Amino acid sequence: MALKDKQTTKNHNLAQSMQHAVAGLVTVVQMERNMRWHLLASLLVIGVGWWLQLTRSDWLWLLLAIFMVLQSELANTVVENVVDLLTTHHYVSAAKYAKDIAAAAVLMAAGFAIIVGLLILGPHLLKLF
Ligand SMILES: Nc1ncnc2c1ncn2[C@@H]1O[C@H](COP(=O)(O)OP(=O)(O)OP(=O)(O)O)[C@@H](O)[C@H]1O
Repeated sequence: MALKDKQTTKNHNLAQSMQHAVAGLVTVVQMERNMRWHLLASLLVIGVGWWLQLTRSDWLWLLLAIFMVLQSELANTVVENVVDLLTTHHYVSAAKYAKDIAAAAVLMAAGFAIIVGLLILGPHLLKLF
């Protein structure tokens, strides 16, 4: 992806740092299909939680689970990009380990999110049927 911003020096102020952080978020959403799925699932869960009028502690668990998934996907994308930069897409065993382990971190976070979602939303939803 061609970027207009070719800065390689340190950021000069907080506003510039924030601008690059937001650009990173936009980039990961544009580049990573899995991130778009995570965001869609997160919005769905937040919508259901709002509809069910969850308690504050329920929200804390749900938001923790959501942010863990999003954070691990961000870290996974960092690993993928650094590995691609270093290997220039040639097969390297350490590259495979790094990418697979980073993907495992996302899997762990997603598993945690599913458990939290079932524990918190499950009883509410069961009552409706
Ligand atoms: N340079 C490499 N050397 C060895 N194996 C690699 C290399 N690049 C990728 N792989 C293997 O291919 C898999 C897919 O790599 P790829 O970079 O396409 O990830 P991805 O499809 O973007 O991952 P995700 O599904 O998390 O978005 C990795 O999990 C790894 O097992």
